[in-house]
Formats: sequence, C-alpha cells, structure tokens
Amino acid sequence: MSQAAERLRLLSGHLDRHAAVLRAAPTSTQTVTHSYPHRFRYSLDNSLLTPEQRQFYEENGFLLIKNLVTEDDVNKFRKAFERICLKEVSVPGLVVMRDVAIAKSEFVPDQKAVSKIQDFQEDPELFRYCTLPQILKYVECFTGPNIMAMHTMLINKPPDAGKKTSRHPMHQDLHYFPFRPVDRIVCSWTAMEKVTRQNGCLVVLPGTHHGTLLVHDYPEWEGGVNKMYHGVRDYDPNHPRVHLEMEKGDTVFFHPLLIHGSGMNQTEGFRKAISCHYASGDCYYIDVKGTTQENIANEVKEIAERRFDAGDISFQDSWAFRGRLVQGERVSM
Ligand SMILES: CCCCCCCCCC(=O)SCCNC(=O)CCNC(=O)[C@H](O)C(C)(C)COP(=O)(O)OP(=O)(O)OC[C@H]1O[C@@H](n2cnc3c(N)ncnc32)[C@H](O)[C@@H]1OP(=O)(O)O
Ligand SMILES: Nc1ncnc2c1ncn2[C@@H]1O[C@H](COP(=O)(O)OP(=O)(O)OP(=O)(O)O)[C@@H](O)[C@H]1O
Ligand SMILES: O=C(O)CCC(=O)C(=O)O
Ligand SMILES: [Fe+2]
Ligand SMILES: [Mg+2]
Repeated sequence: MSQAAERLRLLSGHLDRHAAVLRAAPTSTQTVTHSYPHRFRYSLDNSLLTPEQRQFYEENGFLLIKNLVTEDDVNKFRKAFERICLKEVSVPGLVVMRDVAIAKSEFVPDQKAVSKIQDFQEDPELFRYCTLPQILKYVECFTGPNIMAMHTMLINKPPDAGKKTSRHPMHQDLHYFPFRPVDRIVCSWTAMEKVTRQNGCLVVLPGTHHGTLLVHDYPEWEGGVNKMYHGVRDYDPNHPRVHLEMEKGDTVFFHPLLIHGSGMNQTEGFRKAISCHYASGDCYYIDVKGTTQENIANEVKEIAERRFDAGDISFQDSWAFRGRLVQGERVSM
C-alpha cells in the first residue's frame, strides 16, 4: 500500500478495498492560504490541523476526528432529542420528519416515529452542539474566523421498515445551499452512538469535492423516497467508496461537494447523529434561478410558504432566517 493510501486508511478508520486510489492535490488558480499559495485550496491555516490532516482534506474532502465530543455532551443531546419527541418542549422553527414508510402509520408519541429533526437553532441545549469550542476550532480551518451555523439536524435513522426508505441517496449538500464560495462551507457530523455499515453509516466518495455541483432529483426507488431526499442523478458507480464507521463522539468534517449518502439501517435500533452546516460570515447569497438548484429551491419555497402562511419567502431568505452567528462577525450572510 502506498504511503498516501495508508494515511487514508488510518484517518478514515475504515476503508473499502477499492478506495486506495488517491488523487493528487488539485492545482488551482484560487489562492486562499497565506503560507502555501496554490498548495491548499480547501483549508486555511490556523495552526490546528497537521500538514497531513490538511493534505488529507484537500485530497479527499473529509476529515474524521476521533472522540471529539464527550460522552456526557452526547448524552445530553440525546435527552434533549427525547424531550422533543415526547413533546415535553416545543421548539420554534423546528421541522420534524417521519420516515415516508411510517408517516401514514398510527401516531406513536415517542422518538420511534421521528426520523429527523431539522432547524433546532432555537433549542439551547441542542444548539450548544454548534457552539462547542472544539468543533469550532476545526470549522475555522475551513470557514475562517467568521462562522455562521446555517443548518442544524439530528438524524434518527429508523430501522428499515422493509422498503429501503431509510437510505439516504448519494448527494452533495451544496445542492441545498444558495450561498458561496463553496470552499468556505463545511459540515460537522457527530456519531451519537457507534455507527456501522449495519446501521447505515455515512458512505463517502473521496475526492468528489474536486468536481462541480451535479444534477440532483428524486431517485427511482420502488419503495418510496423521503421528501426532499434528492440524489445525484449520475455518478460513477465505480468510484471508490468509503464507509465511515465511527464511535460515539467521533466527528467527521466534510466539504459540501463531497458525494455522500447513507445506507439502510438493518438493525433494530435508531441510528443517531447530530450535525451542523457552517459557512463563513463572509459568504454571499446567489440566485439559483436557471441552475440545477432550481428544483430544490422551488420545493423549499413551497414548504416554507405553507408553514409560515406567507406569500413570498425566497430560497435565500429561508436561509438568512435560519442562520445564526457562532463566532466572529456576520458580514454578508
Ligand atoms: C431545507 C432543507 C435543507 C437541507 C440542507 C442540508 C442537506 C440535507 C439533506 C437532507 O436532509 S434533504 C431532506 C430534507 N428533508 C426535509 O427538509 C423535509 C422536511 N420535512 C418536512 O418538511 C415535513 O416532514 C413534510 C412536509 C415532509 C411532512 O410534514 P407534515 O407535518 O406536513 O406531515 P403530515 O404528517 O401532515 O403529512 C403531510 C403529507 O406529507 C407526507 N409525508 C410525511 N412525511 C413524509 C416524508 N418523509 N416523505 C414524503 N412524504 C411525507 C404525508 O404522507 C402526507 O401525505 P398526504 O398528504 O399524501 O397524506
Ligand atoms: N439504487 C440506489 N441508487 C442510489 N443510491 C443508492 C442506491 N442504493 C444504495 N444507494 C446509496 O448507496 C449508499 C450505500 O448503500 P448500501 O447501504 O446498500 O451500502 P453497501 O455499500 O451496499 O453496504 P452493505 O453491503 O453493507 O449493504 C447509500 O448512500 C445508499 O443510499
Ligand atoms: O444519514 C445521515 O446521517 C446523513 C444524512 C445527510 O447526508 C444529510 O442529511 O445531508
Ligand atoms: Fe448530506
Ligand atoms: Mg447494500
């Protein structure tokens, strides 16, 4: 195994047989780093990442940090989620989602029915995840010192109901975001328990962040697809895949163009993870009209207008409204 491939194996924790193919660092005309012009495009220098870690993110588009969130904090987030599911608290702006396969089944007032909550920025305990200093230190390596928490999510992937609807199709998160520049956006995703291939861990296609935003739409899955779960229409099925098996508290940071998804949950338990998408406070909104993002923009707009019973909420507004400053200055977001 080459040195680079060995590094990939060590840092990703688990590696597909075919994933040992690594790409060379891209040569780019964009210079964003101070110390190594042209060498690093996707990361900034704040003296936290080792050169190896930076190089790994540059090449692969993700970086896994083991044991970053304490057991105690994860347990507190689990409790906060439980309280929401039991309706002991109500959180303004929160979106609760049930798996499409069980959405029409009888209502059960506990977490078993909930597959995902989004937009928990008004829940102080859950939002504390987005402000954890050890997370923000890493985030800063990608966004720079001005940091906005743009999108929050707790995923409670249910045991598959037999229709494979618990899968998340392969996608690029940028599809959902009308802001740029792309390299100043990053996701942090923390396992709230051991995640394995068996319970539907993240699956990533290393290096795909070097590409462009691809066309997304609903995959043709016989058993049904969850609302807004768009997938990349065409991706190379032979591209090496890495299954990110993680322990409770392990955290992966990944680029918004990295193609990723998650498999079926073939266990009896609910697989939990908490995540936040961050962007630099210096990012700016773009108009997605006429681009591949127009389909999701229309869906989001429709849902937002229905929820708030308002006539004209733009895709950009829906994001400006969700975003919260967590460090530095909110310059243009
Ligand atoms: C803005 C997104 C930003 C994401 C950015 C980061 C990347 C993230 C990648 C993703 O996670 S993409 C997936 C994100 N998914 C969403 O944002 C969906 C959020 N969920 C919702 O808005 C609601 O859960 C939903 C509108 C789907 C249903 O809420 P309701 O409170 O209206 O549910 P209700 O039980 O009243 O059901 C209304 C209808 O929706 C159907 N339904 C419920 N859950 C569903 C589901 N999961 N999928 C499809 N349809 C669903 C339900 O069967 C019913 O259909 P019928 O009218 O035909 O009877
Ligand atoms: N038909 C499909 N179209 C698009 N994406 C798919 C399809 N089937 C699976 N995926 C996606 O591929 C990824 C991995 O799928 P899956 O869970 O089947 O993993 P796997 O590599 O086959 O592992 P295992 O052998 O453990 O099942 C997930 O992101 C899943 O959503
Ligand atoms: O299954 C997961 O936890 C990942 C979901 C995901 O990639 C997303 O919601 O954007
Ligand atoms: Fe995603
Ligand atoms: Mg499979």
